[in-house]
Order: sequence, then C-alpha cells, then structure tokens
Amino acid sequence: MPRALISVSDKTNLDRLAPALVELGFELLSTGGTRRHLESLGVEVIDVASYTGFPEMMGGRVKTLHPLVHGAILGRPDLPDDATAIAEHGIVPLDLVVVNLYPFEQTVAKADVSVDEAIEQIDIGGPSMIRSAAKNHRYVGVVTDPDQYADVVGALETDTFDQAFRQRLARAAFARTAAYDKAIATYLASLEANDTESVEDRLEVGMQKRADLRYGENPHQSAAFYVESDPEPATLAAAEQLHGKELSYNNLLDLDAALNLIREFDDPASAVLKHTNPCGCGTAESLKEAFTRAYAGDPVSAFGSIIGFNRAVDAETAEALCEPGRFVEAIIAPGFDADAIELLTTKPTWKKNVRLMKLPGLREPRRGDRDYRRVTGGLLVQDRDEGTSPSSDWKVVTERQPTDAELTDLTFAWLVCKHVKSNAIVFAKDRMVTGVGAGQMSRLDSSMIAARKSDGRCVDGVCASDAFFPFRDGVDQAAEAGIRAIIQPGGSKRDDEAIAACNEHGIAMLFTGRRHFRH
Ligand SMILES: NC(=O)c1ncn([C@@H]2O[C@H](COP(=O)(O)O)[C@@H](O)[C@H]2O)c1NC=O
Repeated sequence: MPRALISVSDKTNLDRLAPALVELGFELLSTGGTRRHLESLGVEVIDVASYTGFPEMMGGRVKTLHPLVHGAILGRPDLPDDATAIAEHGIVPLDLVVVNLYPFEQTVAKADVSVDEAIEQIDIGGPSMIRSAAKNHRYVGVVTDPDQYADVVGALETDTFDQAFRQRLARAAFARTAAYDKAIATYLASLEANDTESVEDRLEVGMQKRADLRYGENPHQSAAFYVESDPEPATLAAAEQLHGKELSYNNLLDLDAALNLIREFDDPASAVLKHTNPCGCGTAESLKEAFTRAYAGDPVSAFGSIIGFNRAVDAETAEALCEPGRFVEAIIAPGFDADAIELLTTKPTWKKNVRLMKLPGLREPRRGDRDYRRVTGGLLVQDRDEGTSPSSDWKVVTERQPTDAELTDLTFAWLVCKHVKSNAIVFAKDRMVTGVGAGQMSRLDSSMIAARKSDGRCVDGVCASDAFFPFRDGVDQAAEAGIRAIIQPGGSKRDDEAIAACNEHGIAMLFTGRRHFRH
C-alpha cells in the first residue's frame, strides 16, 4: 500500500487532495494540526507520533525530526543496505511527501512582529522533509504548494507520476526551500542596524516564476516574470489583472514605471508612459482633470501608451480615456469603478485588449528596498531612489524668488523629472507637463526637446533638471522657451554661470541638493 506523509501549515485544497489519495489506495500519515484537520474532513490518518513512538515536543519544534521519518523518505528499498536498515528498524517507506512551511514570510511582513514570534515561525522539520524527499525523488514525490495538488492527483491517476514528473517536483521543492532561507537571511540582516547601510557579501535572489511571457523586449528573446514570495502592496507583483490581453515584458516595465511615478503625488494624478518615460503627467482636484492634463501633454506620443492613476478610475475619467482617436495599451490604478470597467472594456477594439491592472495598495508606503540591474557577468545592487530631499532643504539661489504658483509647479515638475531617463528635462505649467526631454546624451538636447514638445505652452512655466547644468546653455534655452523658474540639484563647478544666466533672464532657481539620475 503506498504511503503519503502530509504536514502542512496552509491547509488549502486538502479537502481535494486527501480523499483523492485515499481513493488511489494511499495510507496517510500526518502531524498534529494536519491530522486533526483531515479527521474533521472524515479522512482516516495515522499520527506521526504513533509511528515514531515519540510525541511532538517543545511547542512543535520537534515533530518529524526522527530517523523513522527521514529513513522512510531517504531510503532506497531496492538497495540491499537500505533494505536491511528498513527491515531492521521497522521503517515504512514513503512514496509521497506533502509539506508546506510555517508562514515565515507572511509573519515578518506584518507590522510590529516581535523577533521571538518571527524566530518561532522558522520551520525546521518541514524544509528537512522537503529536502530529503527532493533528494530522493527517484523514489519519492515531493509536493510543496497547494496549487500542485490537482496535477499530482492527475499524474497518479493516469500513471504518469514518473521520474521526470518527480524531478520537476524536486526542482520546485529546492527552489521553495532556497527562497524560504533567503527570506530568513534577509529578515535577520534587517535586525542588524548597520546592514541596511551595506549590501551582503553574498547575494542569493530567491524569486518564484509568476508567468512565462510571450517574449522579451523583442520577439526573438524568451522571457518570464519572477516575483517575491510575499510582495509589498505597492509593487507591480501585487497588482491584479482585471481585464485584457496577456501582459508583455514591455507592458510590465512601463506599468512599473507608471506606478512608481504616480505614487509620488498626494493630489489626484495621472501619468502617460511610453518606453518607461512619462510623455505626459498632471495633477488636479479631480482625476478626470488630472488625466486631461496628462494626455494633453503629448497626445501624439500618448498613442499606445500605458496610463497610471493614483485614484480609482471613475466613469468620467473612463469616458475621457475613451474619446475617439485614443488608444491605450494598459492602465494601472488602485481600483476601477464598475461603470468605468464597463466603459473601458466594450468597443472599440482596443478595449478588448486593454490590460486593466488593479493595485489597491499603490499609495501605501514601501520599505527601503534594493534595485538590481544585470550587467554582463554580474549584478549591480543599489538602494531604491525613494522620495527626494525635504523641501525645507531647498534653496533659492537667484535674485528672484519663485511665486507660490511657481513653487507648486516646481515641486510637481521635480517629482516627474525623477522618473525620466537621464539627461532629463521637464517643462511644466499649471501642474501639467508640457514637454519632456529624455535620455539624451547632452542636457542641452534634452532642453531643446522639452521646449519643442512644449510648443509655446510653457511660457511663464517651470523647468526641472535631474542633475546640475554643466553650462549656462540649458538655462538660456529654457529662458528662450519662456520658463520663469527652474529646479535642479546644483553642485556644478559652474553653478555661478547658471545662476548668473537666471538673474539675467529674471528666472528664479532652486537647488534641491539631491540628484535623481536614471540611467
Ligand atoms: N519540527 C518538526 O519536526 C516539524 N515537522 C513538520 N513541521 C511543520 O509543521 C507544519 C504542520 O504542522 P501541523 O500539522 O501541526 O499543523 C508544517 O508547516 C510543517 O512544515 C515541523 N515544524 C517545525 O519545524
């Protein structure tokens, strides 16, 4: 009679798995909580403690850590030595091990979790059994996720629970224990005050594949989306797709850029993204007005864009989105009103495909995190560029002071500029981006592009620059376009020239003291 050991914290889908195994002739063995749960479902089960002759002890720290359990998982009954040990010690070999772990990741994600509570949620017996079974997958199947149950039962029923199938389960099992240990190491590092300043000597990236993507940036590149095991609420991995075509690699990149920009603002805000750069952005008292400003920034570039909102999309905003001639690839927002969904998912054709991404936690704070970027043969790691310098640290360096309205626009343009590829120049007026110069190799070129895109709409407007002006030419260019106030980090050895240029043009200029390069 085949034997399965089931020991799970997450009891999801056990009501389907256990009866199916019994039906297939399995004898079941379980730890305390799982046994009680199975019995409540009317499934007959043997207590591990009665098999080992040892009770669970030390508050559950020792339940399955016993040679009768590990011998049953690791034994190879067709090898003479193993067969002798099995017979001598009364070991009953296992065919299937179903284990999922104490919810360590969920526990440490909670606010104010105590260290003792976290430590107690480090599962020891579970990973030991998983690793034993994964190592011995020639003989034993290992199941670590309730989502696998249906496939496992299907394979057992159709006699396809073969070596190749068990090897795939083993691979998933080792990936799971690696991610689990990574989460523990990260948590322990977070307890060491200095460790937030430096990066680990050794880096293990433990992520779970969410989906294979149709292709990468281009059709000849294969691609997949990997996610953290317990992503924070304000992250792309936490977003739910409500409607539309399968997400592409480029969609995901643009959605991430949109959400990072849009969560900068407290007022209702909308941003229009192309190739990870905003071509439009606006804030206003209503979401519809914010969107109108954002879309009007550069309606030509906005065709086929990704749009971000920091409030739930309502019907009037959805109506504006659906105006003739517009075409949107994907939208990310904290939510969508029912009538907005109705409008966004019926006629014309693009609405059949438009990806609607709901991210309720979009505006929630995010912990200081690391950014990872692949280079050939390695990985660059840095802190995320969260927030900016406090406005109380900003200094007016010119004769002219900005007006209150200019100050509002400067703050707005500065936050947008942070999300534009360097060299970044943003022109704005009345909380609307009028022109963006992105990703140019010279700041002057970016200024010229921002001016051309603004097409006269930035007269009496403001300019933001992600890094200092190395020469006065960028300032002169802004003045020619009608700019009245500039915000930039400062710090050039030729700051004096830029300040003198501003004074000549009657422009107010603020230094923020923080650079926001985005390479
Ligand atoms: N200590 C052990 O020997 C041990 N054996 C299994 N576990 C875990 O105990 C949990 C199941 O416990 P219960 O069946 O009592 O609800 C599973 O998450 C399993 O991974 C253990 N717990 C912790 O290490």
